Amino acid sequence: MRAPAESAALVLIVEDEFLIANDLGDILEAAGYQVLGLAESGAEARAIVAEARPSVVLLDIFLKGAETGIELAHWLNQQRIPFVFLSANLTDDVLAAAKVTEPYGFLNKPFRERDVLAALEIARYRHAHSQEAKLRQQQQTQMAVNEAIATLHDREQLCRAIATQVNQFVPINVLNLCLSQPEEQIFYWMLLRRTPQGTFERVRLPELLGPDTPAERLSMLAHPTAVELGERQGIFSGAAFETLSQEFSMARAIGETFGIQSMAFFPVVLQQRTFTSLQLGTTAAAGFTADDYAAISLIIPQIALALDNLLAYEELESRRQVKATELSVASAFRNGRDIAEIAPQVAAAISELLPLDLLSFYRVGRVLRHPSAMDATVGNLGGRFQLLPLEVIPQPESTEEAARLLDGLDSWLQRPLLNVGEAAAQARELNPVTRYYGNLLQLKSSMSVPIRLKDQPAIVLIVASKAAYAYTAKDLQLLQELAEQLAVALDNLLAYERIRLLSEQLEQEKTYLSEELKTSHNFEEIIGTSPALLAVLRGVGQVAPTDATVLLLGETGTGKELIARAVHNRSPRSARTMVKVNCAALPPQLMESELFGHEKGSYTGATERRIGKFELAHGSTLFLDEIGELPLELQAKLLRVLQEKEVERIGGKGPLRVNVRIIAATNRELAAEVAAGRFRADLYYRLNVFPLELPPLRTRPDDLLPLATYFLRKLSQKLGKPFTSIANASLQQIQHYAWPGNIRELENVLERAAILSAPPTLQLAAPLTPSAPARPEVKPMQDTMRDSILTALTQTNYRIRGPRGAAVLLGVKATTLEARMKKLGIPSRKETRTE
Ligand SMILES: Nc1ncnc2c1ncn2[C@@H]1O[C@H](COP(=O)(O)OP(=O)(O)OP(=O)(O)O)[C@@H](O)[C@H]1O
Repeated sequence: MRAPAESAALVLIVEDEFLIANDLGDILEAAGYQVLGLAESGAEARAIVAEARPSVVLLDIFLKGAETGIELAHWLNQQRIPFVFLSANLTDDVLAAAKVTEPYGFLNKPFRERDVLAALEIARYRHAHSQEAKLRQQQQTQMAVNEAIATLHDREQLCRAIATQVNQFVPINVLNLCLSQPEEQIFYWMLLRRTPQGTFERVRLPELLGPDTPAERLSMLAHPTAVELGERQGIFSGAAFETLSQEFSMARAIGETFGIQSMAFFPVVLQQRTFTSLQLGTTAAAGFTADDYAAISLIIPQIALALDNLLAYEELESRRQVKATELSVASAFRNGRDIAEIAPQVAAAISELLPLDLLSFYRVGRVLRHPSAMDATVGNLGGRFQLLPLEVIPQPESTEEAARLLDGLDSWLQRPLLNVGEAAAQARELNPVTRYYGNLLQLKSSMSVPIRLKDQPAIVLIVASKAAYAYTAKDLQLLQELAEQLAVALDNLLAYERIRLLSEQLEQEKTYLSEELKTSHNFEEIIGTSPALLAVLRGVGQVAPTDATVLLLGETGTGKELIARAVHNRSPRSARTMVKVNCAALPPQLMESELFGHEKGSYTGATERRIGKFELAHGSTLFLDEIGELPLELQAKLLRVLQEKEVERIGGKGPLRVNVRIIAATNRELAAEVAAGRFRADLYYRLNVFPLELPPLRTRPDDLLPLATYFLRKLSQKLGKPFTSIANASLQQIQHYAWPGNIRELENVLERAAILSAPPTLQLAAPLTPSAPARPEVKPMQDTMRDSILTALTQTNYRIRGPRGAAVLLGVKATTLEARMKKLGIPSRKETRTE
């Protein structure tokens, strides 16, 4: 009879009588069996089994040595290896003990070849059959487990169901499921413990470790290595559990907190690349057995399936959430007008998806005075996302610090950045902005994504969280996708902002122009025919059509502004209004903003964006009056603008090109100012391209009468008083006065007189005295004398002689005074008004 097995069945013979063993060996080999070995003792048998697993064992019940055949039979049973007892003269006791071991047959010595082979056949058949039954039972169990856990889509719920199922096979006290996806930097664990009621409840880190655990240990626990997670397997009891606890802090914590004595680790292989480990713990002193392990191993594939389903569901769910977030972000953009307005809504939408304590949009190329000048930084204040006020983000202490902060921003433009754990610490080290905000708001993780507009990195979107491992590589990818979606909306927004800026500019221009129209006469009328004035007017005619810078010099009131307007009105720029700035009118910082403009928030008090006069004068003429009064620091800035033909608003995001023609005026001796170091020589030379010197009125007496007549006509109209002439004496005074305030003084004197006089003859109310001499001036002796005599005569009511006469006041004899008056043509009596 030959062995029916296709593959040679391996038989182990355990028999201490060599001759019998040998005989049996011969019989088996002749029948086609392969004899795995002849063992004389239990120990030998175990050693052979450890090398190769026999299909069946022929086992002598009465083994000599430490271990009996029955003892070895128990062990074989545990190993699920079928065996047939070899026996002779069995007592009832031995038979009963042998039966307990569930042998697959008995062979009585001495045996016949036929009986041996038949017993082996039967044993092998029965074993195969019982395996099948077992398999069927296993399949049923697996299906039941599958049903219980496969469709659960909540991590905690699923883990609880797994624990309940496992607990049915093998009682457990804790279950810990760790799952890590190293590529996506995802890691989580879920620890459950059995309650006295037999249910399972979640244990969180603080409960596991106590509140005083150092952060370092927490992070170690939160991030176990791959070995701890996926590669460790088997039962850890006694000394092995001790060793495990030393190497794996989670096991130690579980042991300490819950009195766990033994743990069993099962690697779980999922479809995605993960390190997943199911870890069970028991408080039973005996610990888990090999049978326990085998039983639970059976349902590990079902657990894997359920976890695969869970991950797929989570993936789907997160995609759905991403879509929802994209929609809310898009709607924020549809309704908002600028980034600052939109940012809080964007933050709220993203916080549905990711942990978020700060969100910031940083616009590239902005010149930042301090980091809060980012376009929009939003924080979670009292549960609501709001723009962070300046108190929350104080300014850096020095401009150097601000500059260093700016340096850090550039790294954000290069590529998306994920800063968690080690990387976050490094980022704080390297990037001052991350450090600054990190310290300020206790942020521990951040991500940043550059957004490209028209193929250029234009805006950086930054999110940050106070949690240590808040973001994963997957989250970064998600933020990137979101950022790509934002690009178009941001582009539109910026275009909208540009348009708003332009219309703001137009609005300001309109306001300025209408004020200009109200305050000044646009069409100048220049009176006078004196050669000095005519020379100036010739110059005006020559320079006006060009774009050359004109420098108007002359005492106050000589008509510099009038001439500036004349230049502008005769220039190709005349269609636009000339813009005027009085450089002496404001303190330096306000003057800087007046000239160059400022952005909202660029300095304390800059509550609105303001367009500077340079920008306003784009395409026209800028008249810089009183240029000699401009503070030195602003002179440097002005020079730069004149050279570069570009201005930059205070706190602005970059220079703006301007096309402006400059006319500057001053009543100071600019050359002397340069020599005294009060005016920059380089600026002086840049302005002094085409100088025009306005002559003082006293050097052109010929113009006095025409001017007086011109003003009389204007005043008549203005006051509604029909003056036709000026009293002779008044005329004389006008002609003999030095007019330190020049034409403006003449105009003012006549206006005062016109108010006081009754038409048609205008009468000067009082003798002319210099109201505010522009500068110490040298007058001809004759003039000084005439002025003194007229003043003394006015004060004494034209009394010449006597103690209260003018001669005493002047310190001369009465006769001398009379002779002088005659010579100078001063009348000896006060003119009376002729009506
Ligand atoms: N030739 C002129 N004909 C008519 N009016 C004149 C003439 N020159 C000056 N005026 C008038 O005199 C007044 C003072 O002139 P303007 O303001 O141009 O002087 P200014 O040199 O710019 O003075 P300041 O240096 O004080 O600014 C103005 O009302 C101006 O219209």
